[in-house]
Amino acid sequence: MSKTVSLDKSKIKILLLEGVHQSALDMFQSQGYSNIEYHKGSLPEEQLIESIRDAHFIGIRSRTQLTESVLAEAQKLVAIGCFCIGTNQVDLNAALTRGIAVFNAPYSNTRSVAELVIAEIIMLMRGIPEKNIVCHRGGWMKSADNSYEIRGKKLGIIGYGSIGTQLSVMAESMGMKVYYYDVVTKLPLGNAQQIASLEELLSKVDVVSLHVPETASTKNMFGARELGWMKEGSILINASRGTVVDIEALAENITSKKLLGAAIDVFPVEPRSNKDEFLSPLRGLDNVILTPHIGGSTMEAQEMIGVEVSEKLVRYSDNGTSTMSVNFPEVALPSHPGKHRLLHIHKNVPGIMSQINSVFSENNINIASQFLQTNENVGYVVIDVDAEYSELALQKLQQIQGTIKTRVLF
Ligand SMILES: NC(=O)c1ccc[n+]([C@@H]2O[C@H](COP(=O)([O-])OP(=O)(O)OC[C@H]3O[C@@H](n4cnc5c(N)ncnc54)[C@H](O)[C@@H]3O)[C@@H](O)[C@H]2O)c1
Ligand SMILES: O=C(O)CC[C@@H](O)C(=O)O
Repeated sequence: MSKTVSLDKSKIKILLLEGVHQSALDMFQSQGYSNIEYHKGSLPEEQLIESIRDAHFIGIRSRTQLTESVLAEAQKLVAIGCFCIGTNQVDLNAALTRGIAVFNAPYSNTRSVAELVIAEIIMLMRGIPEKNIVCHRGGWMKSADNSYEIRGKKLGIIGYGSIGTQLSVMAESMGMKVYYYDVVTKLPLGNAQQIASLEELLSKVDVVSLHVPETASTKNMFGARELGWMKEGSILINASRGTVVDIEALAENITSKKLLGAAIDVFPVEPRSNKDEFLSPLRGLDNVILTPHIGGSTMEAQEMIGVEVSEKLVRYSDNGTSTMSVNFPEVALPSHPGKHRLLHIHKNVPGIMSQINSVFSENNINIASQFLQTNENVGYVVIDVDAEYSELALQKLQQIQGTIKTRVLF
């Protein structure tokens, strides 16, 4: 049962993992949040459970898995901040049904990923990874064999969202002809062209770049069959999620020289920290660029993400605004000077709103403002009242069947 007093900020525990940027710490501290537990890496599950038990907010990147069983231990958790774009590492539904809002930074590292992909296309089309290694070993591989300009070449983008479209514009400005495949009909930017079938796209283009999220439909979407559809001598780039590509099948296609090269930033299993060994069948293969999931890791992006996500968490903590949440009913709230704000998260079942409103009519409590938003499963109602009534109202609200979580702000 929640307390009927607004929690003192110094008692609100914020758990930050995976070395989120200093800008996030600065933001929390500037807003009066001093109880911050900070870790540079992700935590093993047992330690994660220990630390999340008394946390009110958690900030993670892509490595920490917030599964149903971990969230079941997080009884005090109010919100999760994913300091990245992807939210596949969080069981969003398990969070929702526990009244935990999830936020991310949907655009802050988009440009960083697109820039890296452009660089990789050029490097791979010139065979630079191999030539670089040869030079470092004292050799000399001066040759134009298998070296091409990107001008006039065909780029196939799979997933024409924020990153895919950014890449499309940049590639076209460098003279590439862009085609894309997406499950949704998308407005083509510039002269790009949507292709209805994945097979047709793959058989047409010189470079394939994947920019889909990790979902049930994208897990293992790129295996031996899809690699087989690609042109001889083409290139594959994956900076989306490691589960999207069958790495063993890719290694075979590189070894057999069917593909000219690949750049892979994300892997089915990634080391938990920089101290752990990276294991992959792609290690040691010619003309393969391997990067440690750093597509979005630039100083600019990480700083922006730190500010963006911490601001969303602070706003939700301080005033209840949930806009831009990825799993939660979105409510934009004004400030509430002189009033106490009651936040009630409940199962979206028939009759619950009338029970909530009865609390106020039956107890003669005037509602200064009321805001409501629901999604299929959960409702989020915010009610501002005079200070002297908030304790009674909150106690009554907590007794309503279907209540998931309550808070009071003042
Ligand atoms: N390597 C990195 O460091 C890094 C950085 C940022 C994002 N990412 C990954 O990139 C992904 C894409 O980011 P975004 O911001 O462009 O996302 P987005 O949601 O804007 O775009 C994703 C696109 O993929 C499409 N899509 C979904 N399922 C598909 C399918 N089965 N086949 C074809 N298209 C499909 C969607 O319709 C959408 O247009 C993120 O979800 C994240 O996992 C990786
Ligand atoms: O910073 C990370 O760990 C993840 C980066 C990227 O994959 C994202 O989803 O934004």
